[in-house]
Order: sequence, then C-alpha cells, then structure tokens
Amino acid sequence: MKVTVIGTGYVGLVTGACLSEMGNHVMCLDVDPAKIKILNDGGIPIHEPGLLEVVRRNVAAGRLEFTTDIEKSVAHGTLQFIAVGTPPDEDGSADLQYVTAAARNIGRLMTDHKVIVDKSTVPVGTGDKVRAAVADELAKRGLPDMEFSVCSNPEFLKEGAAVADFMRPDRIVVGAEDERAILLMKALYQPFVRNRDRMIITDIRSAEFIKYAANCMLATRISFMNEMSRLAEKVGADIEMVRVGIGSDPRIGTQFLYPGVGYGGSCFPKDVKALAMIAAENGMPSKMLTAVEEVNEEQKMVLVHKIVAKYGEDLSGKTFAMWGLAFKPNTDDMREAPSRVIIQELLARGAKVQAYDPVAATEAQRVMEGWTGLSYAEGQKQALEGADALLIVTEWKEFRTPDFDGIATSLRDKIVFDGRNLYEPELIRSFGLEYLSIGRR
Ligand SMILES: NC(=O)c1ccc[n+]([C@@H]2O[C@H](COP(=O)([O-])OP(=O)(O)OC[C@H]3O[C@@H](n4cnc5c(N)ncnc54)[C@H](O)[C@@H]3O)[C@@H](O)[C@H]2O)c1
Ligand SMILES: O=c1ccn([C@@H]2O[C@H](COP(=O)(O)OP(=O)(O)O[C@H]3O[C@H](CO)[C@@H](O)[C@H](O)[C@H]3O)[C@@H](O)[C@H]2O)c(=O)[nH]1
Repeated sequence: MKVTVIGTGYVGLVTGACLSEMGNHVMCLDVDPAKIKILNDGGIPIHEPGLLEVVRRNVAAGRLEFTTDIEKSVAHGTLQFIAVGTPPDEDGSADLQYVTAAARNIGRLMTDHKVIVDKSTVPVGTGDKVRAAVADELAKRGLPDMEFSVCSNPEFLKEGAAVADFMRPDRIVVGAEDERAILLMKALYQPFVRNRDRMIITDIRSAEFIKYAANCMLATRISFMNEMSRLAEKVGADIEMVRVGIGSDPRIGTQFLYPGVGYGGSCFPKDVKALAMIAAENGMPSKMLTAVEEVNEEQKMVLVHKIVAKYGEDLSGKTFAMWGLAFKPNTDDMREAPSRVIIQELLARGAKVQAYDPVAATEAQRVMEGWTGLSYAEGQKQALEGADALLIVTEWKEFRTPDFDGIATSLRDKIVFDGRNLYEPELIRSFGLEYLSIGRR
C-alpha cells in the first residue's frame, strides 16, 4: 500500500521503516530539512538499535523515501500517518499545533480519498479536531463534499527497543468509525500480528484514551515502587527482595517494577501531566496522577539527598563521576532525563561532574550547553579519574559488571551512589567500596 508518514522522529521514522519492511511504499515527510538531509545521505538522526539497517534495506529496495515536499507527500499515501510531537503546553496540556498543522496540510492539498491516521499521543477528542481542520481546508477550496476518514492508532513502542516493539507489538489499537478505514488498517497491520489476534478495533475516543491510560498506569507502578523503596530504607527492608516477591504474583507481574531515579523520557512525564489536565478540565482533578507526578519529582532528588547527607550542602571541591545520561539505556534521548536534574543540583552546590554515556553525550552537550562544572569523559574509566565518588544514573549493559577494583582505586572517597540498583551490595562492598543504592541496605 502507499503510506505517508508525517514526522520522522522516534515514532514516525520507526513506523515508516517498519511499514516499508512489509512491502508498503512509504514516504516520510518532515519539516526539518536537516533530518531529511541526514536520511537522504544514508544516515538516521537518532540512536535506535536496528533502525539504520531497516532504513537502508528499504531505501535500497525503493520502498522508503524521505522528503520535505508536502505536496508530494500528501499526493503519495492513501494512508496519511500523523506522527508529529505533542509536547506539553505551559499548563501541562498537550500542544496540538503540530498535529493540526499536519492535518491542515492534508486538507489543503488532497485530491482523492485519504485515511488520516493519528499516531501521535493526543487528548481524547483530537480526532474530531483533526476532522474539523481537514474539513475546514476542503471547504476553503470549495470541496466540502470530498470524503476522507480519520483514525486513531496510538503507538506503544519503547525507545531503545522501538524496532522490536513495532515489529512484534503486544497489541495494535485502532480507533475508527468507518468500514474502509478499518479494512485498510487491518490489512496494513495484519503482517505484524500474524498468528495472534492482537488487533483491538474501537471508537476513536477510546483509542485516544487507551494510550494515556496505558502510560499513566506504567508511570503509576514506577512511582509506587519508588515510594516503596524510600519506605524500605526507613524500615530496613530490601526493595529488590520486595520487587521479586511481589512481581512473582502473576496479577502484579515482573515488568516496570524497578525503582530508580524517577521516570523520564518524552512520554511518561508529559502524558501524566496531560491526562491530569484532561481530568481537571472535566471537573474531576486526579488525585492519583498528581501523586504519581509528585513522587517522581521527589525521586529525581533521591541521589542528591544521599550525597548531601554524606557530604553536606556545600559540595565545592567535590567531583562526581556520572555513568549514564540518557533517560534509559539504548537511546540518545535526553528529554526529561533525570540526569539533568541531578547534574543541575550538584553543580548548584558547587560540585563538578564528569559524565560518561555510551551514546547520549552529544545530545547531552546540546541540552546542557554552557553548564559550568560539567565535563564529558571518553569512557567509564576516564570519568572516574580524579573523582571522589561515582553516580550510576542509567543502567547501560556495559555498567553491569565493571572493574570494581578499578573503581575502588580511582575514587578518592570510594563511594558509589547507584540510582539503578545494578550491584549486589555485599559484592561491591567486598571491594572496599561504600555502596548507597535505592531502597537497599
Ligand atoms: N518517542 C516515543 O517513544 C513515543 C512512543 C509512542 C508515542 N509517542 C508519541 O508520538 C508522537 C511523536 O513523538 P516523537 O518522539 O517521535 O517526536 P519527535 O519530536 O522525535 O518527532 C516529531 C517530528 O515531527 C516533525 N514535525 C513537526 N511538525 C511537522 C509537520 N507539520 N509536518 C511534518 N513533520 C513535522 C518534527 O520536525 C520532528 O522531526 C508524540 O505524540 C509522542 O507522545 C512517542
Ligand atoms: O521499572 C521501570 C521501568 C521504567 N522506568 C523508567 O521509566 C522511563 C520510561 O521508560 P520506558 O517506558 O522503557 O521508555 P519509553 O520509551 O519512555 O516508553 C514509554 O513511553 C512510550 C511513549 O508513549 C510508550 O509508547 C511506551 O509503551 C512506554 O513504555 C525511563 O526513565 C525508565 O528509566 C523505571 O524507572 N522503572
């Protein structure tokens, strides 16, 4: 089928590449010429495992192309996917200007039936706004009777595992209200859900809601575990044992129970805020979501509090090695990364930070440009040189079994503050290191 994907960010590029993998002819549009240039030069603008190979293979096969030409992209796809950003507005609600602009472009230029599929995460009711924007543009052109379909198809991929998640989805949610759209969407996704009936066809509003509810449920689990980890410290329990103990109940399950330095990334923080706004606007402020967010804000400070408890408020003269900057492993995404808060707080108290991240350093330099006292190391070992203590902020695989002897020799104060509970306390302490982690003894 002919598919257009509007927006070549984490979601749009993965969607376009994976759809082309199944034989579709996909045209990806972006308003950012720099991104399209990188793609047309044979690269990809983000770090996402396995994505470059899928992109290259399908570009070579003539099934995947990239453009900034809106006219061409609207003419191309029977299916027009909108995968643009929906960042938080000042009040926390989702900013729909990019979604609306994409919809208006379609209405302004379409000459035949289009199925307009919203893949961006959007508030309930956005489908109606998309429909109104397209209809308005058609009316301006004197074409009020030209038909089109609107669908909601929220995306559930995780960064760092995006290609695998897209190729083998837990479920595909499609919110649609006409037969043609449902037929086309079923055909498009059938290859991804073969042998498993994982398509949930529903109305547009429910589909839009499912996305927010899913992310908020996951964020709630994390905040719950983070709060429990703090309580575990108070009562002398080990949160890792508690995690295993409760996770073995299939009603609870093992995933998304890891305490840490708070959730970050481009989705959970903004989606919790956006659903909280939706609740408030509907006259029922959400106590749950407010608590989830508050706990998360506090959790980003947990390592800082442990450092202050050790050294006092004045950290001048102290240098901290930091392993990990990205909000999670296998990505270069620094949006809402807890590392940014931790670094800011340490620098504000006069400390220096020597950070190392396997892939996010360039992006980190961009978002923390000019931060005095922050420097970047070439590797794990170099980050430790001249440092007093080590902070683990992202659980990259390469941090899991480090040279403990090397850490102990390099660090002046021989302290490891572990925000991801990577090590067995007994083991790491046997190397002469003091070990402070999240909710462990
Ligand atoms: N990042 C994720 O893991 C993830 C997962 C599921 C859902 N989502 C949702 O998907 C949406 C996109 O997220 P993202 O992380 O891919 O965003 P992103 O910021 O990485 O990419 C968005 C892209 O859209 C482009 N764009 C903006 N307006 C445009 C227009 N009118 N025409 C063409 N291109 C335009 C931007 O230049 C940018 O390249 C958001 O609503 C997000 O909440 C994200
Ligand atoms: O047990 C856990 C699991 C995750 N996290 C943190 O939660 C954040 C988000 O992680 P993750 O969900 O793996 O990454 P995202 O790419 O943000 O993916 C989430 O957000 C996407 C965008 O909406 C959705 O599509 C995905 O389904 C949803 O998992 C990160 O800071 C993680 O460190 C924890 O602290 N503990």
